[in-house]
Amino acid sequence: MKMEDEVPVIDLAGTQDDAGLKSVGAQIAKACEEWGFFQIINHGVDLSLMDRIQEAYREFFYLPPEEKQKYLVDDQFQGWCCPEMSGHARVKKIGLITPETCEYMYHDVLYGDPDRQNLVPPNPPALRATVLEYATQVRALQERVLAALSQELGLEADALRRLFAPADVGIRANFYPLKTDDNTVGVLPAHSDAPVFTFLLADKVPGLEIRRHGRWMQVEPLQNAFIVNVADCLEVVSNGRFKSVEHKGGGNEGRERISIGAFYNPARAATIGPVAQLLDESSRRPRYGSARFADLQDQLVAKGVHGKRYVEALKIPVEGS
Ligand SMILES: O=C(O)CCC(=O)C(=O)O
Ligand SMILES: [Fe+2]
Repeated sequence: MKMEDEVPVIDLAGTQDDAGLKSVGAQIAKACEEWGFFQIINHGVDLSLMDRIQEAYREFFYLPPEEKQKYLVDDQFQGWCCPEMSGHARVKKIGLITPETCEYMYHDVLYGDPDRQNLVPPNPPALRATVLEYATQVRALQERVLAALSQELGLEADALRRLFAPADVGIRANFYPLKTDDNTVGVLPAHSDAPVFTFLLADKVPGLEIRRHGRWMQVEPLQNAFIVNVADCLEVVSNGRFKSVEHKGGGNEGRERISIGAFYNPARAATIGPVAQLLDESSRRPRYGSARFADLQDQLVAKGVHGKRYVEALKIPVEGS
């Protein structure tokens, strides 16, 4: 396989200070432009925490269905679901699950409202605190990467962070159990992610595929790395310079797989549109309109995840074409 056929790997060792961060900014920006995907190593998130969160979710997914059903997904997208529940009225209403999709659990965990944090199940006992600790560490890392990207765009280091503030982190754990003869493992169908970017703690077992030049390619997860992808809001604010790329998740025959995505979610009130300075400086026309993040997210909840439908809807057609 040629080198350019691998998702770029970016080493964040020694990038704790501003100068260090600047030194990798160009690599990160290039990966966001050319791939929309990259892996980061030596990122500083506690490796034992990465193991613990996988174990805590595994324990949750192993609980009996009656227990998991106590946390069935609500109309705000929060909670657990599995393909067997796709006929349930509440699940049907949010339209995200079909008999073919994988089992998963999603929560927005860092909103100021402690009641929402309490939505993360108390069973297994370590889950809630682990998810909170993990989201806090990952958000700090995400904000370092965001600062590097801001500077590469010619903006102040905290410009993008302020635009999205106060950001939340949504944690989605996907469970692809072992395949048995009479039972197919669900998949996560092709989609782009709506928020700014996603940091995926991928299982050692591969199963993530990304669309690249019209073909699907599998990503080989590096141990202890995060697989990062540009999501729709970052594509829009960068006026299309950074690309949100379609991807899909699946299991791996003969091996169980758990993937945990941490979505950097803008505040619901944040307006998502091309950043004005980027247009002024180069007199480039805006390629996207603007929308409140809440509206994008509500559409997603109401209509389900399909390809790049939401970012496409914001695109402004080129006149005369
Ligand atoms: O399971 C995977 O690798 C894909 C996860 C994903 O794309 C998501 O949770 O949005
Ligand atoms: Fe995704």
